[in-house]
Amino acid sequence: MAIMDPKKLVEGSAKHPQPGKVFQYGTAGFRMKANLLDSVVYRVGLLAALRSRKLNGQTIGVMITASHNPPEDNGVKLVDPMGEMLEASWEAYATLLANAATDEALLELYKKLSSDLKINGEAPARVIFARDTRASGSRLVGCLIDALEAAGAEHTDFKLLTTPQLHYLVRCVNTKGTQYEYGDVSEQGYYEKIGAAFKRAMKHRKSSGAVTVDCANGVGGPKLKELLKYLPTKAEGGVDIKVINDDVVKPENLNVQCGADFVKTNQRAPPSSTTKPLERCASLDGDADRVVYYFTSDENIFRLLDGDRIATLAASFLGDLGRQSGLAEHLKIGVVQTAYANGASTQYVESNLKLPVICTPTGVKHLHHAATRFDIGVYFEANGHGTVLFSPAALKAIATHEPQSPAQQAALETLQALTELINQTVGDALSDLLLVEVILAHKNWGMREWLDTYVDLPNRLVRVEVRDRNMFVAVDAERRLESPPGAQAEIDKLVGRSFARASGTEDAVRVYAEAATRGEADDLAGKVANVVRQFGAAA
Ligand SMILES: CC(=O)N[C@H]1[C@@H](OP(=O)(O)O)O[C@H](CO)[C@@H](O)[C@@H]1O
Ligand SMILES: [Mg+2]
Repeated sequence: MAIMDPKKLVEGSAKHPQPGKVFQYGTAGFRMKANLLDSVVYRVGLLAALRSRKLNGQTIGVMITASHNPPEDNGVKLVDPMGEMLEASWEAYATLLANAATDEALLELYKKLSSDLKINGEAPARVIFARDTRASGSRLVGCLIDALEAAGAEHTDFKLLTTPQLHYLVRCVNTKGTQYEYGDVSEQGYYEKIGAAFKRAMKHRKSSGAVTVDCANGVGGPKLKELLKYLPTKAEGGVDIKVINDDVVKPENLNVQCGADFVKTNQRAPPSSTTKPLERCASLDGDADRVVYYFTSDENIFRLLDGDRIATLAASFLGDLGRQSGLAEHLKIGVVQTAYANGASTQYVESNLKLPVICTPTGVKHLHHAATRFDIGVYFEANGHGTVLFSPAALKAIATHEPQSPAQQAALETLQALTELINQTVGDALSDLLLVEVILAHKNWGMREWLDTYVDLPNRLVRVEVRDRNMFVAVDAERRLESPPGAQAEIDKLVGRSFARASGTEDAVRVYAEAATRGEADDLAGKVANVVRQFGAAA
């Protein structure tokens, strides 16, 4: 078994020197201008090897992507053995390694971490990795491989993948040959699994019309087109999926005037969109872990159906299936949101669907964790990142239940198909897209019916730049400011729901406001932003 080679580690590090910057592993791993990232990726590679050794050779994933960020950015993050985000306590080690000032200091830190964490240096280390379509991706893969070689880690390059595909593969590798086997360890295995599940979920159903999918000119484009080969055709009763913005030959077009983040942030369709009123549209982000839906109404008004809408749609459908299959008692469903979820969606889940809602801090790792508390945990961020988790007990109940009638049988089959269709490791735009399509087909709904389930409260999101965003410390799932002292009392004097929190990904404080009318929401956001400016300016 290979072990770390100190000489190689130092030489490799010298090829990718620390540029004299301070880095931090945040909500989305490390993310920045790609030309600053070489040393960071090298060091993340070392950490991946350490983490794998710590877990006795379980495979760790490394994804090189900057998601919805501009084409010149890139990023890197680690995936834990079951396909989850890196365990929080290890984020700090990633930060330490990234900031080691010299090649020798890096070697010393590697050794220190290895001994502090009681890592067996002779244990096997296994890492798999992939990247999105950014021009800088292949260079950064080179930095990663240098680190894995120096650390003596076995490694496999899965080339271009969506982020959720890599998460899927990590779980597949680590569950192979166990009773929890998640799927075949190949990109094709991913398509086969999802394709078969989709077919099963659509049995006896007809899709409700075409959907045009904007792929942000990112990796989701080619991967969705590949997935289509495994889905029933339109003639076979499948969904008519039109793929647009799938140009990955020119990576400079990535996320430019298109994609889920553009649509959500600007509350408008990509300018290139040519769809007609009421036509169903969806946008993925650059690494295909987010999806939002939208359409223009008869009155030519843009209507967004974001993560909150996907969550409410999924929760409502799963609730129906639980009742229809006779499993309701074994399938306690819950919804997990952040404070950015529209208040009307929360109200709809609690009052109409009569399901519990948990609010967590921003960042999918928090939502994911909270969702595991339910038999079926539906979690989505408003921006379209989310999934549905089935607990082991729920999976067992769904797999073994004896249906008492043909109606129960049909609902059970659909539930079984959904457990396979929905990516259990992380929010997955391709899987979520098909989930929405299945639900709309079952409910025989178009966009209008989906939208009409409830009316969103007018809201406003504002970004405020302050001297030091770390002054703003939020508590209670980020709904209240604990610091600076006195700021929350000022916000409490205003009418409507509003909160301010420091962004985890940008150097700014975000203010969210929601009120009965558009004007009141704008007014509230403006006033809270002023409170933030006032307290943020203080020494
Ligand atoms: C309001 C908002 O959309 N915040 C985003 C954004 O976090 P901030 O901490 O707000 O910058 O990026 C995160 C990572 O992609 C994502 O999880 C989150 O939803
Ligand atoms: Mg993304």
